[in-house]
Amino acid sequence: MEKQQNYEALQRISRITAHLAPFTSQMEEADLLRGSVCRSKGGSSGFKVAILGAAGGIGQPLSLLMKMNPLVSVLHLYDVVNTPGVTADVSHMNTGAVVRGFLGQQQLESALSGMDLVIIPAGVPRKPGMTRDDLFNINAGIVRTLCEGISKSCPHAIVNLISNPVNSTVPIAAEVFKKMGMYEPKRLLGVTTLDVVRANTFVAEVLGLDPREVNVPVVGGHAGVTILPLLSQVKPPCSFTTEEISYLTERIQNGGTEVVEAKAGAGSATLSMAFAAAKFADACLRGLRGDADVVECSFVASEVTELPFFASKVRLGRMGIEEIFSLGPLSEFERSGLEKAKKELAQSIDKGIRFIRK
Ligand SMILES: NC(=O)C1=CN([C@@H]2O[C@H](COP(=O)(O)OP(=O)(O)OC[C@H]3O[C@@H](n4cnc5c(N)ncnc54)[C@H](O)[C@@H]3O)[C@@H](O)[C@H]2O)C=CC1
Ligand SMILES: O=C([O-])CC(=O)C(=O)O
Repeated sequence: MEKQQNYEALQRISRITAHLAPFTSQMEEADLLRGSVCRSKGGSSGFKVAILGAAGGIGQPLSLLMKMNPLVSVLHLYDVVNTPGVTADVSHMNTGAVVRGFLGQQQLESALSGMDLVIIPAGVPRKPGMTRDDLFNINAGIVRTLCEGISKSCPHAIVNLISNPVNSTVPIAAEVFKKMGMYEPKRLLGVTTLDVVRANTFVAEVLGLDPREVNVPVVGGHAGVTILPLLSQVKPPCSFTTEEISYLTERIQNGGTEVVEAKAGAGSATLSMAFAAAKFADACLRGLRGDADVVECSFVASEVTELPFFASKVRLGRMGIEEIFSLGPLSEFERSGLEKAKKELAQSIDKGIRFIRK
């Protein structure tokens, strides 16, 4: 009896798909087939998250990690290449989130529609000898297009911007949103978590501690001297020799370059970055859910210094950023680092703003 019913159902499906085959792509046909036999659509509660650049070096492991996040009910994977494969692969994981793939700019609107959180790792990475600013010419245009899409399809979503140079791409995103009349500064966050992740790891190595128990605030921006670890504010409280401070500061500031050189032309940090981005996205989702005391460092619109954007500790909540913490007492070494950081940051921020206003 059951066999007969299954056979009839398959006959019905093949009649439908045979009729539609000339008009649908292979991917749409497979979706239709699955839709006909699946009773549960899943994804009834939780947050909707889109990853733009999901097929890339960061995008793929980040897709995997977000599929594992129990706060995510719907996961949209968008890229200009290879999303059918990544989506098929990730969608087989038996975790709660429903995964859908979107390919090419004509599908950007559908990818973004109704999203609560949009994570952007789209863009080219560095090769040895390049600075992050050398990526500006290509990545600025990519970020502009994606942010225009966000303004149209999910203007109230939280945006986590990973694409480099972060010190310029966040101001670019802000200018695009302003131009579209949709700027919500509390919802635009540049992802600098990898600097904190690295700082925690390197400091733990020096102190002989478990890196999960160390917390180093890293402020300023996300390139070279703009990355300013506040070693005087490490938790648990500790002290360093002058030699340790200069070793740690330099290693944290050059962490990205260390990976770029080790990869020798095959890109920049992807796995540690996906880990950091997933950690930051999870904090944003816990904030949206209303959890208390969710605090992370991020590059945001700010009045902490005279610059319009600055990375510092922020409290995340239902509206995005709920509080931006002041820098607190700095050591002499950190005060001088802050002056260098601000000089470079001012130029990178201005470059981003001018790219849209020109
Ligand atoms: N904020 C941070 O701490 C970090 C930032 N990054 C930056 O993240 C970016 C991505 O790095 P990877 O994943 O290693 O590069 P990748 O080249 O492996 O991947 C980038 C992906 O973006 C896609 N893409 C290109 N144009 C697009 C568009 N218009 N719309 C949607 N997707 C598009 C590509 O097809 C590719 O799949 C780079 O700019 C890199 O510098 C990397 C590490 C750390
Ligand atoms: O260094 C790069 O180009 C990628 C990056 O931002 C990082 O690893 O911190």
